[in-house]
Amino acid sequence: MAQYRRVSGSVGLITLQNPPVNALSASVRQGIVDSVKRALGDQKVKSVVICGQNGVFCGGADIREFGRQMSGPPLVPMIHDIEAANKPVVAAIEGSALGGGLELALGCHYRISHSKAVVYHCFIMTMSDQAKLGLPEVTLGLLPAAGGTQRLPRLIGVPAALNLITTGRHVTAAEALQLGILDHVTEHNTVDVAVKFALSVTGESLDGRRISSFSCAPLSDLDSLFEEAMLKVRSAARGAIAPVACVQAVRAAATLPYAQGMEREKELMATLFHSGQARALQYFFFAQRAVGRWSTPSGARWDTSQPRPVRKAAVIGLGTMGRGITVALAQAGLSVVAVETHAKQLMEATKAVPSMLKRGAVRGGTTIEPDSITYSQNLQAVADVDLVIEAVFEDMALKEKVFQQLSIICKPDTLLCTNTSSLDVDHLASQTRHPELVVGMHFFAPAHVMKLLEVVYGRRSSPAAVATAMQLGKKMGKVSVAVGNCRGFAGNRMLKRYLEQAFFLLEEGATPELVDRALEEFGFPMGVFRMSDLSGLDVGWRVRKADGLADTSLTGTSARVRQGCRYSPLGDLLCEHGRFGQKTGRGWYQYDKPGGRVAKSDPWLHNFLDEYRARHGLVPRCIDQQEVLERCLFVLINEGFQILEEGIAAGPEDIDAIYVFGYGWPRHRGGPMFYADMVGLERVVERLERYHQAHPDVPYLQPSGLLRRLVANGSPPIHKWRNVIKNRNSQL
Ligand SMILES: C/C=C(\C)C(=O)SCCNC(=O)CCNC(=O)[C@H](O)C(C)(C)COP(=O)(O)OP(=O)(O)OC[C@H]1O[C@@H](n2cnc3c(N)ncnc32)[C@H](O)[C@@H]1OP(=O)(O)O
Repeated sequence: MAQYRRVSGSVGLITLQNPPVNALSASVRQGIVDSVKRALGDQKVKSVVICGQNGVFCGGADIREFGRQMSGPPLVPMIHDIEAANKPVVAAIEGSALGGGLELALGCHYRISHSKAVVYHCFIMTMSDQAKLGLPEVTLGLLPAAGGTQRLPRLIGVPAALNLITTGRHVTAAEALQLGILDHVTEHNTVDVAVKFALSVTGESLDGRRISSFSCAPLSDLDSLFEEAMLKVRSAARGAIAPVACVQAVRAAATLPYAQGMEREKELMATLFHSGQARALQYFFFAQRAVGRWSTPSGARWDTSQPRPVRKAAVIGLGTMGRGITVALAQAGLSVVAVETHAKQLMEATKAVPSMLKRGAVRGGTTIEPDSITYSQNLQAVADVDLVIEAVFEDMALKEKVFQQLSIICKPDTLLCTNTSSLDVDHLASQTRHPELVVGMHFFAPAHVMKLLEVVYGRRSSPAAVATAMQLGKKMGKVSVAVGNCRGFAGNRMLKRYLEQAFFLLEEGATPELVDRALEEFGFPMGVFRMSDLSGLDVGWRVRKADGLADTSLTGTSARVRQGCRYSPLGDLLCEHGRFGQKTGRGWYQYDKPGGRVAKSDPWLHNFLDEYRARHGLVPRCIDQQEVLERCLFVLINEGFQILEEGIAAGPEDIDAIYVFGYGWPRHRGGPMFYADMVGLERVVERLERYHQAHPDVPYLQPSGLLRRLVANGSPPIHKWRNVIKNRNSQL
């Protein structure tokens, strides 16, 4: 699938044709090989241009082919033959040139791309509508193994190539020009410009145009440069192996002749290609796209539901969450009414929000319309908005009142959303005149930074309301995941089980340090206790108090039992000691001052745990990292299966996206449900059963019905789980 034709008399034009992104599938590669052969064999053709159909050069290798038997011509010799051609070959890059797409362009003798300068503001100019280039293979657990690790450093130097290859970041055409990846950018039709350019270089020597013949620009202290790069990559990678292999491959470019460098690239790729991490990352690539194709048990779907236009939105409550949401809405180009009834809080927000916007603009190289936000102390200011996001204090009585008022003040078709993290969306909907227009939009702190948005549909939410919230989330740059209404929705409901197990492990003899180390070595950016100190122990305490759980006056066996199940009051006790975490300088760890960031082991806490265990007759035992991981993660996974069983999440991809984007689950492990698939469902069942036997007072250690059914069905791979879930639901 590559079209070949002769244009302007002597230019062979090769157009990649594989919608939507012209990925280099076997047939595209065959098409390129055949077309190049034709162009080079045609005496009338003096130069060649390679471009992509529909304004996209090429999104790289076809990722769907990776798990299968490879067929068709391989990329490396194909690109080698292009570079070795005796007629100039020009890459005309529109849209994207990523991965193998950029490697193909690096094999060409010239690269021209599209870039359009747009002046938004008298002082700041931003570039938009321009091509994106990059080598994102590392994000798929791979390295650019079609010569990318060897050609890019030779073209732009080792430091810049290391940065691009180890992060996988995409650069704009403007930056690519600056870096030296591109020879030329144009605001006009890229293919037309490339054809004219190809005509102009006809017959010129290609000696200085073949990147593989370049040497890397010499650097004074190569060893320390690579040592530093390796340290940086290892600390950011959280156990991911591909970034490390990328550094090793670039080192080969800097120290070896091209042919040997290519051998090293191949060798390193061989270790990555079949790794579990590559499988996980490639699964996750498709999973994060699959969540956009949402559905609900009532039959509403992404492709049959029409979102409503949202131009003006309101945020109610300008605490930390409300401010972040206001910033995210403004950054998405909406006009925002920001309401806060407390004068002091409003005053603070009017200062904080613009400075958050300014910082975001500097980071993203964009500008914000300064008057896109209006502030008010009066709820009446939301009368004409299309959508409201309520972000007041997490208190049902207060939220009920806000929804009752909004229902009167707003236009009848205004969508009313709540940012509650666990309260009942159906109940809030029942406070309004149009419950079908109520959904949850559960943002994660900081709301203008975190990628995850849980869109919570209630029993009566209309398909249009869900579609609107999903689309708005996407416009705000979020990964929006549709989930049903239940306590804690998907993410926090699973988290609750994970936290409880961590507390139980402390009771049984573990320390916060041991538990956190196991989780951090697994790949979480922070263990559960360090995370709890960061977010504040008082948050959960308030919820447990409201639920009547946090009663520390209970003694004897009843101190550690609630509703017939095991309960640990450890978090409640710490809060009673005023240990709320970083904000008070004491929590599960100690900090040098309130607000301090560096967690240090705290002898007080260890004594406290010893006394607590003695008081409750708990004999501490040795707990290893494996038990920490199995207890904390398998119970979270089990709850995930329960959530799938109940239809709260439509598929495992939804849960995995929630955990990677909202809870720091390491992406190279694919998400909790993918991890269960990797570990083996039978093993997960066996371990859960074992732990349940040891702890019969923890009922949710029993494997969920769906998990058992999947095992009974021969443990199908994750992409087939939906069939088992569907069969079950169709029997109901
Ligand atoms: C060795 C390895 C080598 C040589 C490689 O090249 S590995 C591949 C490296 N390339 C990438 O990682 C690029 C992946 N794609 C993207 O980043 C984006 O798709 C895009 C920037 C190219 C376009 O973005 P956008 O316009 O938002 O479109 P989507 O991301 O939604 O994609 C549309 C559908 O195309 C599927 N897709 C995209 N890229 C590939 C690919 N390289 N191989 C196979 N399929 C691809 C994507 O999954 C979407 O389909 P659905 O999942 O929605 O069905």
